[in-house]
Amino acid sequence: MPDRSDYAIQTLGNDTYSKLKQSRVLMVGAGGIGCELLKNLVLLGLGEIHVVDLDTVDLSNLNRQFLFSREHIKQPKAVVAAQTASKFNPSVKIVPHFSDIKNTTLFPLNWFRSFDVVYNALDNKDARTYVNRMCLVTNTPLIESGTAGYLGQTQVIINGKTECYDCRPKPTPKSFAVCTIRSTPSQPVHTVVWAKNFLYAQLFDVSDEDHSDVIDETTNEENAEEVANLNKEANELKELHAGLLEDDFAKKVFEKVFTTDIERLVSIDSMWKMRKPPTPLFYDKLFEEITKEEKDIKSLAEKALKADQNNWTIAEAFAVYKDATDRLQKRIKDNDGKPISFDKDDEDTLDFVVATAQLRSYIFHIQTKSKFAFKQIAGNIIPAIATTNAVIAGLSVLQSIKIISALDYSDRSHKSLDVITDKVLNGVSTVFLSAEPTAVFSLERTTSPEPECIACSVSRAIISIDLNKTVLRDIVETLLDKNWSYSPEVSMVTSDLIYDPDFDDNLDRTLADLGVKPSGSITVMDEADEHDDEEGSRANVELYFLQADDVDSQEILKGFPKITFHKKVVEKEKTTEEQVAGTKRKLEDDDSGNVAKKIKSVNQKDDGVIEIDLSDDDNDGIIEIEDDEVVVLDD
Ligand SMILES: Nc1ncnc2c1ncn2[C@@H]1O[C@H](COP(=O)(O)OP(=O)(O)OP(=O)(O)O)[C@@H](O)[C@H]1O
Ligand SMILES: [Zn+2]
Repeated sequence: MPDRSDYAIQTLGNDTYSKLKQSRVLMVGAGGIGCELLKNLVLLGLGEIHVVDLDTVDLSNLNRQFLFSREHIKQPKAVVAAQTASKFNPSVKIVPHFSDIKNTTLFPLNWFRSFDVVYNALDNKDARTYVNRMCLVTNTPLIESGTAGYLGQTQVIINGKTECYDCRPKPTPKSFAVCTIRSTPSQPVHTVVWAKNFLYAQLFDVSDEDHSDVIDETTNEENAEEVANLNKEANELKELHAGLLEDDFAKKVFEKVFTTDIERLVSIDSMWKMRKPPTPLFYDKLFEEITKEEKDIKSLAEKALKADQNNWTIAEAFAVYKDATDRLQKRIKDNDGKPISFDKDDEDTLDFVVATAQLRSYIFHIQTKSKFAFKQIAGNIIPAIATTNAVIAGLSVLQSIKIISALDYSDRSHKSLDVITDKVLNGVSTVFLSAEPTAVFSLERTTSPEPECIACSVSRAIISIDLNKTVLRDIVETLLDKNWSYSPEVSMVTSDLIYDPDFDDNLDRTLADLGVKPSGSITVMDEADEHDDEEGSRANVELYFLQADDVDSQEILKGFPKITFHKKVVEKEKTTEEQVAGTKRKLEDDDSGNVAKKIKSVNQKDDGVIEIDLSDDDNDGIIEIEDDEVVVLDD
């Protein structure tokens, strides 16, 4: 009887297939790409697959994350994905982990080191950067992938051989000038940023004080007054927040932000010479109008919420505002005043943000949008396309087969990447998927690490010693000075500075006492210009530590092999072309809210301003790139 592996063996050959069967791989993220990827890996017949995801199944996942169904809502994604996928091929061992990948207690360095390949199926920059670094530290090949709408890409990352996730700068999240948000909103997105990052954050999520990531609060002469005003208004909101549990809370907030603040703005004549002044709204008047028509607020709100594809009238937006505020108030009251963070999938928070953004749109004569459309903006949602995820997951697996077939499985503890030769690398490419009819796929050869990359430019070592017995002096004198011929001119940091030539107080403290945990690291920064026969400063070295009991730590440090020290790169100014190339290449995908856009054309004008024509018409505008920051100027 034919075996299920026959076809795979025929296509891949015995050698590769047997390596796949022995492989131990890690998949981070069990969402849209993750579900597709896990299915592929299981059907391929890999040996052992670890799946990490920190989230639970949400109703909105079910349209594309096909390993989940209705009965799994609220259950850990990693666990359910493992259960469902193991039925496809019971011979594969799947180990789920319901946790954040950044948890170093659950996932220490030697755990990362135990995998042959890691697959990223994540949705945010932070976790991607972390896994990228762990893979560089532990010499583990990483297959990095991402999708946004119809766009997608997959990339093979090999420490020291290819560029890494951080080699090319990612586009800076789009931020908005404070005056646009506070005083002169002109697009629906401006009212949403105000409603979500300013109003909502100040009223219900006081823990979330930092709205600076989207509202650009850098002060200069022109906006100093605006920033001061914004802060003053925020303080007034804080005072209102103190009355959060009182009955007239909704009325007081409304009268401040939609009446008094607007009247104050209108009174600044100079602002409205070229623009139509905003129109304040009045709580009592609206309340009276609605109730006079014999409608109660709650049923009007319910009616509006059912019609989430329609633009609400002022009265409907008012009713939803009142209703959502009541709901949030009640939840906070029931929860001993615990703040509630905004989440696009939390209807109470979403309704408040949509209603207040709608009301502000009416006030500033901006075209209003439906709840559905506002939700996309507030959650920075680009529709996820199941097929894009499937194609990218398929390509990721194809790339990884080439890497696995080159790995040396005779000595898996050694983890040398020397076997990934140029010949192997020539066979893999970074693949881009686009919606262009002429070039659905485009391939790019892997390139060498970028010498200035913050992740690639450092050298690293993993040292197993007894953290409770080794003192900082052992590192400075035995490892750095005697063994690696550093001069005394070094600084060392963990999350704090622990040593520099003028600060030697910690020399006799143990590493454990200095807060270095197993899998933790110390960064060594060279301040000298030369070493023995080397010229120039060495680039930073990250020393990672694993706890080893009963070892002679001194002996280990004395004999620890000399690593390859990179040279410190003197920062060179990037040409605008390089910046544009960096900007153009990567998909934006991070959680701080970017929308992937395709660039139609790039034009540099005489004054250095670069005009980028984006395929998304709503967002056409002038983008100026200065100091690596992308600034979107008004259309
Ligand atoms: N630090 C992390 N550790 C573990 N898993 C993570 C981490 N960050 C993100 N993830 C997981 O990565 C997956 C990414 O999947 P996907 O892009 O499909 O997002 P989603 O949250 O499932 O869907 P959507 O954002 O579209 O509602 C999610 O399941 C998310 O929980
Ligand atoms: Zn890099």
